[in-house]
Amino acid sequence: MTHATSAATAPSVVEMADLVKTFGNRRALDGISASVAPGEIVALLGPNGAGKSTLIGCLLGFLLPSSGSVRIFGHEAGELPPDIRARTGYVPQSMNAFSSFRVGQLIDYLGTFYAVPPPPPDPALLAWANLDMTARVKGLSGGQKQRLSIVLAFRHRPDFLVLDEPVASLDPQARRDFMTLLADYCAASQRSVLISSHILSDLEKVATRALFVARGRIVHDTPMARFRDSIRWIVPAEGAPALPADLLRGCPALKMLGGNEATGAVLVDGWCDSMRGHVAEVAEIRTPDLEAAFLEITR
Ligand SMILES: Nc1ncnc2c1ncn2[C@@H]1O[C@H](COP(=O)(O)OP(=O)(O)OP(=O)(O)O)[C@@H](O)[C@H]1O
Repeated sequence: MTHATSAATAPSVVEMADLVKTFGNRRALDGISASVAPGEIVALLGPNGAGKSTLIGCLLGFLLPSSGSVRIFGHEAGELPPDIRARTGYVPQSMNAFSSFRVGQLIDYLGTFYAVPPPPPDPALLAWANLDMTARVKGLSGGQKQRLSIVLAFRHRPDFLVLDEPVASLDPQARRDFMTLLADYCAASQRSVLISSHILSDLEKVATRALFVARGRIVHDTPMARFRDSIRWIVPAEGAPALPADLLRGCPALKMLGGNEATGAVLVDGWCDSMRGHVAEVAEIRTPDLEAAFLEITR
């Protein structure tokens, strides 16, 4: 499938507006507004209990929002028509169903549920999964089940994929190769992905955007290109115990994302190298990786 319009002008694949989900008196999602554009690989990042799986449940229509809305390809997530549902794919955290099937049987069987029978699984993905088609699902290891669930989700070449911790059980080589396959899959046809994972070094390589979630809210939403260019640690220089109070006021474009009381360092967004002269005397500029920024932003 091709799209003539660019990601900047094309309609959103996903649109979430002031999404709230409560369980009893627990507010798991507390007003989430975000979108996913065609071609984006969005990393959904947050500590345990932040609300990632709840958000994914609302997206896929497993959970009914308490208020607000989620639209996928312009349709309310809980009421997707079959042709729109067929454009989405999902890799769950774990796969416990269909345990008596053999791998090949299951791939064929699930193919019969589509209105238009899907093509056979992509040979490159099958080679990556390296599964014995005659093995029973219940006899697969955790990582092999995860590989199978990825093969099944990609089977019908969906335009929008939701991956909930898809690589937690994969070995490092399989994870690395999968991330390359995922990036190629999206780049080829402007397909979109929302991927939740705690392995941030993987996401750093393929994500085009990062959504940081904490306590049911989006605490930061940034394209990865901006993350690389403009999120920096400003660390007090040797011998300078703290940054001058007016430092950030001198660079009004800077937004403070966090700080380390012990070292006096601050994490900022909006950095550009022309500011270097302003702080050179008192501070050193360091580039954080995604994990370091995550720890600070979701604290
Ligand atoms: N069915 C439920 N009933 C009650 N509370 C729930 C339910 N599902 C989730 N919660 C609560 O909602 C909050 C968000 O949970 P959620 O599973 O979405 O977090 P998460 O970010 O996916 O966490 P993890 O990284 O551990 O998978 C948590 O406080 C959790 O206890």
